Amino acid sequence: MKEKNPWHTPVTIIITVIGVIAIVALVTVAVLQNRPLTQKYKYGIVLDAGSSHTALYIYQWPAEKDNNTGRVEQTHSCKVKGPGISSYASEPWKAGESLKDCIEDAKRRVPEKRHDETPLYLGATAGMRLLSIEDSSASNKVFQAVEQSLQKSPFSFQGARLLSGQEEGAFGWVTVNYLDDRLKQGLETTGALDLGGASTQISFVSNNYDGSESPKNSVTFRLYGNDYNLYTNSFLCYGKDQALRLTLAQQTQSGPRSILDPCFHPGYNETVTYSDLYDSPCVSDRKPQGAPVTFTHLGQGNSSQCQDVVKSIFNFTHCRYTQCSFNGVFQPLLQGPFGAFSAYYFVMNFLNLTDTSIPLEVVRKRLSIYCETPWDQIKQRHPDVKLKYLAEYCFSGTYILTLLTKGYNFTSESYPNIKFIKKIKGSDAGWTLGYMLNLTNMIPAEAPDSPLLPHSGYVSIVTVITVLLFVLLIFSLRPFWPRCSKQPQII
Ligand SMILES: O=P(O)(O)OP(=O)(O)OP(=O)(O)OC[C@H]1O[C@@H](n2cnc3c(O)ncnc32)[C@H](O)[C@@H]1O
Repeated sequence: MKEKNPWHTPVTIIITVIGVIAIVALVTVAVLQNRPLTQKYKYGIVLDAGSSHTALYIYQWPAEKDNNTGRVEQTHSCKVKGPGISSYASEPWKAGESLKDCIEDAKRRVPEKRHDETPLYLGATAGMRLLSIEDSSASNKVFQAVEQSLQKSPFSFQGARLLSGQEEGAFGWVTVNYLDDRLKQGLETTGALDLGGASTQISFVSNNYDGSESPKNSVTFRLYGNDYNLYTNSFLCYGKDQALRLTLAQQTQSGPRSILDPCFHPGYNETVTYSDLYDSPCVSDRKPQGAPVTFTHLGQGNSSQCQDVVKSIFNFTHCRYTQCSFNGVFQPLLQGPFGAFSAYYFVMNFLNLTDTSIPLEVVRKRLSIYCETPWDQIKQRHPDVKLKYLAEYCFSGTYILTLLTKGYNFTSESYPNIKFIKKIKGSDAGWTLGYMLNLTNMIPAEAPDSPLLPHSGYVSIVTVITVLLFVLLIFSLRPFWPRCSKQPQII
């Protein structure tokens, strides 16, 4: 004889089955409807045609979010072999040829089915700015050659153009603040310090700058619903390579056969051709008359004299504004944190001086000890470093400290606000990302509406409410529940 379970009645079985099916169906629909789609990416490529070299950057972002919220990140970079495109002025076709290896590399990195929809941009900076000043027809030919070469790529080529110094500065600032997530969240922004080979840029937001004084330094943005009034200035000829020319020109005004350069290590000895040194619009008008063909460039390794000669390339005498940096250029009071990238990073990283909590005086002392080290010892210590870079680190370090403190007015107190950076969250700091974000309208002017809850939160809430409703339903059907009789049923 078996005892009959009161729950095994047809009504309770049907209710339970329907309830379970309803819960499973509801949760399945909630999960499927709102599940993130399998991640597909879109791509963008930017070629940075700098004065010293060209680099290609590949960016990717989630395909379904390209118009506002998707995070853009750098997935790959390729360094073009050889010098910058402006060096091909006499053989422009070689400028186009030089890009081919990196384009082939990009073809392998970007999925083939995305090639034709992937925008490809080339932006040229200070090297081409100088070439266009020197010889605009040669600069046009170089642009034509790179355009012809890039048009043959399978990507959607959007043109090659010369960026103004202002654009270079402003897009560098956008990159740094985008990668730091400061724009979306409306946080205090980070200033951008970019040291290239031929120009240098400073860009920051300052409370005492509204653009009315020196409007040519003002760039306004509305990003994610916030207005920014950015101060930016680009100093052509004050990139690291051209600044070195300026100091050498300063030391060779009388057309000597040799110079004892305090910014090079004792024992350094190189022959320099006058025509090479003065072959740049930054110094060409100062070429000494009647100079010999070459001069001997000898190192002396004297830090304080190096500081003096570097200081002499800045003009601090005239300023028609309330305040200036140098060469009569307006600059508002420095404000907030700064990210210093490109050559700022390469040089300070080599010199082991990226830690800005080290007092400026100590930084200067360490640099002076480095500058006084004989050239032979330096070469022995760094057998793998490119000789040109190695020979110039003493000059470059001194130039960076002079530019920051004498040029831009950083003090012992504000120097720790600078962070020497190469990458932020895997993407290189530089103007290229900001340029692409702007051209693809990827930073909206207004803050996008975001869903109240993340997907996982939504699914959890739907599940909990469904289970509660089911329990409620079961209880509301209480009158129909089978009653247990005191006497066990006998079957
Ligand atoms: O912005 P412009 O002025 O056109 O110049 P660029 O684009 O060529 O400038 P980069 O930021 O690529 O490089 C800045 C400078 O740093 C130099 N440089 C690159 N790598 C370096 C390294 O490892 N050590 C020292 N200097 C380096 C390079 O030769 C340039 O003079």
